[in-house]
Amino acid sequence: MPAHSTASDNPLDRERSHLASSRSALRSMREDVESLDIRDVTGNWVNAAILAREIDDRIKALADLAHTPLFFGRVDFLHAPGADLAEGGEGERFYIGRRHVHDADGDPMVIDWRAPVSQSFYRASKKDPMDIGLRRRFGYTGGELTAYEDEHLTDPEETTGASALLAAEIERPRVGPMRDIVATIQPEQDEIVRADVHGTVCVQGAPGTGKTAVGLHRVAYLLYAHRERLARTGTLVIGPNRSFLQYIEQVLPALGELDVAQATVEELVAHVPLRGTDTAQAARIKGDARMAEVLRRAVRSGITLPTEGCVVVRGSRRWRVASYELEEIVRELMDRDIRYGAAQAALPQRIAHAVLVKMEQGGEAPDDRVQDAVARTPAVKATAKALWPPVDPAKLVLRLLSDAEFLARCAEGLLTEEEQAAVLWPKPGKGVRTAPWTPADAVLVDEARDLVERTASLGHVVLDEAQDLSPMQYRAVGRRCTTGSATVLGDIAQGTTPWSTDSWSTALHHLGKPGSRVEELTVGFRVPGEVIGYASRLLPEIAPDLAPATSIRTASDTLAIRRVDGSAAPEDADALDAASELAPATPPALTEAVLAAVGAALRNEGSIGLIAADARVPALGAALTAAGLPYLDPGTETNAESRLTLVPASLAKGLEYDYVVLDEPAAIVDGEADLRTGLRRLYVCLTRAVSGLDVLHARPLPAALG
Ligand SMILES: Nc1ncnc2c1ncn2[C@@H]1O[C@H](COP(=O)(O)OP(=O)(O)OP(=O)(O)O)[C@@H](O)[C@H]1O
Repeated sequence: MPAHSTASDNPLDRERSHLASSRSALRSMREDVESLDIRDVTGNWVNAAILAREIDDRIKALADLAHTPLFFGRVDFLHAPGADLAEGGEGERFYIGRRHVHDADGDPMVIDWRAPVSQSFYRASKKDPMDIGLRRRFGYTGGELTAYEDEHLTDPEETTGASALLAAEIERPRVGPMRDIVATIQPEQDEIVRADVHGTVCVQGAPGTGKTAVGLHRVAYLLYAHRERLARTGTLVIGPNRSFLQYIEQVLPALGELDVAQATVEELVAHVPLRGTDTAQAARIKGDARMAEVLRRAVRSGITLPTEGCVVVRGSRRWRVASYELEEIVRELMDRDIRYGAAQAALPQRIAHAVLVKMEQGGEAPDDRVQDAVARTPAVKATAKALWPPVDPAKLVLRLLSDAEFLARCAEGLLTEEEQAAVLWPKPGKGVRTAPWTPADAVLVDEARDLVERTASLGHVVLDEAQDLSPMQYRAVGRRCTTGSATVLGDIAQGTTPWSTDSWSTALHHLGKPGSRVEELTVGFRVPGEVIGYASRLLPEIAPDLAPATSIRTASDTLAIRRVDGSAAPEDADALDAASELAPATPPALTEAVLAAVGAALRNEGSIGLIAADARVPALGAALTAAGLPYLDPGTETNAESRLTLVPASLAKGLEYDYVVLDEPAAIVDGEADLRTGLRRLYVCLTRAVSGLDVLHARPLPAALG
């Protein structure tokens, strides 16, 4: 593309003119697709319908979204890429954007951010300029190109500080769902986004280092680089709960990817209706990897060695497979590494084959059809069923959790008596539909199902907030990507389940991807330096091996910690639940101060999160309503009119707000079963704010924060 193509000397004008011509080229591309006449090329209506849908999708993909910049960057190569940096090679200029746009001659006007040539836009540095003379980033205001920022990577004189456009992008007030970060992916993030599809990558990263953003962009990248393969095998993003998934669900569609499934782990294993809850101890044992062996034994517990032979009558002759021969067949199937159900299906054929051999020895010449017919005879079917009975996974787990004697047999040498007692349901389950299934039980059923029949594997799975999974849950996720790969994202310091992982190598082992590479992201984008510094004081107690995150933003006055005095008379007693009745009562002055802080925060632009211990939420909700401050639940998207969300601490993970008002930290810590988990929960809550955090407390703060 020629470097000088317009009359104006003002670079901004020239860039605007390229934007205008790219837009009109995009329009032409769209019109071309719209005018396609498919009548001649489709032989039948099925083809026509499929093609029409594809064309429809393509038209949608080519829509010019007024508020999404068509390109956000530009790179000027010193030489033509691929010309082996030859002396005199002509440099080329590329505009980088969300999608590919070409002109009438097919020459590129905008390059997709995922194309190989775009990689240098993200990765080039002064140290390694990657043959780039100029990198330009564009700033937009309401769809208008209004600014640009240049870096001359090969100019030793030029010094560049932090990018103002990047800071502005991060601080741009947010309402609505999570945004994409294509324009500002950082080099260490890009390494993960573009990592090879065959490898599993695990990312440990402090709050706000972009793990979720990186995981989602990685899916978009992989779909671009391996479209056919992944369209066939499927991709899945797993998040901790529905409100989190709702928050992130727009990112991939905004990047043009509409076909990525999203689910929670609970939804993946939803084979039985959940009716019960476990104690922490029971859940921990049920989530322990030893349960996999307990279940393997349970599934195979019905296999019986024969005591008598099997007799097949064909015409006037009788054929007998002796009991020792049947035993050989059963033992051989038991030793083979195949699913229980596959072996069950193979057994009648094996018995029939033994009959066939005898027929041949007896002078007959049976063919394959005879073997099938023999396999279907009642005698063979009955023998096979007795030796290798069918297993219904849910019924099997129901029995395991209801029948102490059966559990003892399967768990011998694996679980102690005390552990077995903890695992059993208080009352035996009567039927699959009515049993007191807990979330951890559903994972067991999933494991049992997989022992019977192999779970289908996807091409790629992104597992977010992975630190909270139990070993059995890792296994459930792992079997959904046995033939594919995974991106595992998490933060050990944010683990808040009784079974949360302390080591990524253990987690990867349970996932079935041992030895995968573990990367660490340490630069925080969300949380201002002052705030992350304060929250990091908890790290020695909650994750001593982790280094504190740094922040790319160092603004001051982002953190306020205020003690509220007041009499400890309980407020609205109806709103207090049993747990909080045991805790010190909350002075009304605290609630008043919180309402005032929320009111002040609302005077800023952007979203506001009021985060509080779950037990405090009803009282605070009532107080907000009484004060005429409408609020949303975390699962509901904020908008320009409703910018305030009341967030129970248990749902804060993964979410973020421009301004956070944090109510009574001590109550958040008390809401968890033990101090370390409580402090971890508080760490999550302290790290949700982009522009300002206001902490209000009446009770003493945890020692590290005091
Ligand atoms: N390169 C980037 N450019 C601009 N914004 C970024 C970049 N990386 C991350 N962000 C922003 O920082 C915020 C935090 O990112 P994200 O939620 O992905 O972090 P996280 O590591 O998953 O955090 P948590 O551990 O709290 O779940 C988001 O608003 C995201 O858009």
